[in-house]
Amino acid sequence: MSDNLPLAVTMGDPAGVGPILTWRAWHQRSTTQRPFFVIASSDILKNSQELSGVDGNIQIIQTPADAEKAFHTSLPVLEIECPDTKTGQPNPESAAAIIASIEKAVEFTFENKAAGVVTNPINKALLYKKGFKFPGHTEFLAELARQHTHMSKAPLPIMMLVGGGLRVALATIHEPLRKVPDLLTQSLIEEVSNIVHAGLVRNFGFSSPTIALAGLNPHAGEEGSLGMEEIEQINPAAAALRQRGLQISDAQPGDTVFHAMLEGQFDAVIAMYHDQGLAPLKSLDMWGGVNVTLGLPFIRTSPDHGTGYGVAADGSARPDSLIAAINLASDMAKARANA
Ligand SMILES: NC(=O)c1ccc[n+]([C@@H]2O[C@H](COP(=O)([O-])OP(=O)(O)OC[C@H]3O[C@@H](n4cnc5c(N)ncnc54)[C@H](O)[C@@H]3O)[C@@H](O)[C@H]2O)c1
Ligand SMILES: N[C@H](C(=O)O)[C@H](O)COP(=O)(O)O
Repeated sequence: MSDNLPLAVTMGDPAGVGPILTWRAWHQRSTTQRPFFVIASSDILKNSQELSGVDGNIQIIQTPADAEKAFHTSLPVLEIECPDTKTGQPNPESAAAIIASIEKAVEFTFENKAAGVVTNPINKALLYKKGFKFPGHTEFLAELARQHTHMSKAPLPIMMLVGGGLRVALATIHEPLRKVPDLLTQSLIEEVSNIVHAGLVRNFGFSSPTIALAGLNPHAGEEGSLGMEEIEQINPAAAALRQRGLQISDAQPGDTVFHAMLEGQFDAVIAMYHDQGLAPLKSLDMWGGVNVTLGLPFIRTSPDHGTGYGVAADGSARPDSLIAAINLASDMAKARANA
């Protein structure tokens, strides 16, 4: 359906790595790749161009349909206004533009003008100062999906990171560790698993993916002596899901389940909390990892690193993860079109 459309790349925090990485990702474009355009202030992009070391022009476009023609000779920019912001020096006044860029990108997917959204990193704490109420992109994008679909409730967005041979989804995302055990109900685990299963089929071309549930406690609870969540919530969820035809394991010890996936035993792991899943993945592949949001009506990917102000300011930021995010979003659009 959306296979010929360009990807919408958001500005992210203009003081962070986003503008430089966007230049570098464009510089490394191939003639066969799906075009992208960036929704950003052209002044910010011009100001970061020297640091990026990329020679080239910006072309201001009025609509995503203009991106394809522009992309091979110039960086296509859909202009939004943003106050002057120096690389490496976060400016809370840029919050409105950061948010507007995300909103516009999502709007284009609903108008069927963009194949998906690729987000540059944001600094959550900076946005909170200006009243942003969402823990991160993931939850904000779910709310935007709700608004566009006129649903009473936002869809449950699932964070999945892809890289280093792993696909790791999270049962809970931006939650304080103290709250996690209470959030891990059987119904949540079933809902998350269903979304991960559907996401793997729809976007990654699996017909019947094999999913591992990580345990919450050491040794997956050691038969209840180190915690009861595996016996009371995780394994009953797995049993119910298997009854409905999913290939999903009981709780696996969190210290070895990622290795088991690397050995080919699973197509994805569902981790119970943020750092259980993200620490192994970022350790294996900080520069090539991609953050994907499953459960939304549109495609969204992102680099797996943050705003990296230091490496933005000294120009050493690596574009690998943004390039991987652009390529993965394009592959996902292709898989959806072929489905
Ligand atoms: N997708 C996102 O929007 C996203 C993801 C993660 C963190 N964040 C935000 O980023 C901010 C900073 O978080 P952090 O310091 O924990 O993580 P970070 O990823 O920005 O930095 C971690 C380390 O990686 C380095 N680094 C980051 N990007 C790099 C790149 N492209 N090339 C080379 N080195 C790079 C940094 O210099 C630092 O040493 C926080 O406000 C956080 O909320 C946003
Ligand atoms: N949890 C992500 C990470 O640590 O990489 C990051 O904060 C991005 O979250 P959003 O995509 O929701 O902004």
